[in-house]
Amino acid sequence: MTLRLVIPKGRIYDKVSELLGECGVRLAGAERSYRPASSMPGIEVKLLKSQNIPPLLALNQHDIGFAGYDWVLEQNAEVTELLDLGFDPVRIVAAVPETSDIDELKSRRIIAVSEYEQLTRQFLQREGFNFTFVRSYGATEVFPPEDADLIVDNTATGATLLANRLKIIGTVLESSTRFIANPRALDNPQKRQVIENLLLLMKGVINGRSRVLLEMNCPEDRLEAIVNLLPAMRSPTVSRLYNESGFAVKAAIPTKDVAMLVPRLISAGASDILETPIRKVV
Ligand SMILES: Nc1ncnc2c1ncn2[C@@H]1O[C@H](COP(=O)(O)OP(=O)(O)OP(=O)(O)O)[C@@H](O)[C@H]1O
Ligand SMILES: O=P(O)(O)OC[C@H]1O[C@H](OP(=O)(O)OP(=O)(O)O)[C@H](O)[C@@H]1O
Repeated sequence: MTLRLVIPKGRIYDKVSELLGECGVRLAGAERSYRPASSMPGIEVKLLKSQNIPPLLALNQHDIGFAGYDWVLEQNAEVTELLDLGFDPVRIVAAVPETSDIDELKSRRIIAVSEYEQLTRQFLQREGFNFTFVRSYGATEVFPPEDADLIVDNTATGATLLANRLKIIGTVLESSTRFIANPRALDNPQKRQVIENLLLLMKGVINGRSRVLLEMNCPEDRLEAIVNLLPAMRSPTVSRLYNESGFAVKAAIPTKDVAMLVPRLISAGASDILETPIRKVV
């Protein structure tokens, strides 16, 4: 049994390849062949553009893959989403020149430019625009004002829209990288088993990345107060210190809470606080 895996080339590749590496599937030599060798026997890897991945999975050409949610929806392909990795978050927005007036745009036939034809058509029809659609192939923001009245494109920091003097008039969709499967691969018990194992490990790594392990010591009379402060996944681990009256407390904490929590733990009587990264939470 060979599991056929497709990964987008471009910006998504590095993060996905790092994630797979942490799940034991290390990829090497992708640069120009677009066919990296996989360290895990039975997994064959190929790189394609994000746009082509959902349709090729639906055609049973590949078993599993990764793609931006924007392209999964745009291609309207029959694939099963297994996990939202949360990587590369973007908003797909409709934007017009800073000086444009929406009522004026709605009073005439406009030119709308985008790489996303279906998403744009659906959005503009819903919003009541009369438009002619032109497909772009990158650099969409440079079309207005001469070559477009309105664009639909993705935005992350907003820098490209700003540099081209465009303002957002609506959000079409929020997108991030998804782990997707060909439904026929999931019907094959052998393939399904490997996919489910991979999924479990990926969830473990993603979960682990959002948490750190905090370990600390405290005297017996401060134990209750400290345990009450800890938003642990389950109950924190508490163990008695050797030859001393105090306790050691250990808990997995959301990374975002650490800065706020550490001073409170110290005030509550914690000492010797150690913070360590977590590789996986399974
Ligand atoms: N600035 C960005 N930040 C985060 N994600 C982005 C950004 N631009 C595009 N993406 C996402 O990356 C995926 C692929 O987008 P796109 O087709 O533009 O390829 P790319 O990564 O820019 O590669 P290439 O350089 O080959 O065009 C899409 O799902 C898109 O939402
Ligand atoms: O909001 P920002 O942080 O500025 O990011 C958004 C820009 O990034 C992407 O472009 P990319 O660099 O991939 O070039 P492309 O338009 O040729 O795909 C995207 O198409 C936007 O143009």
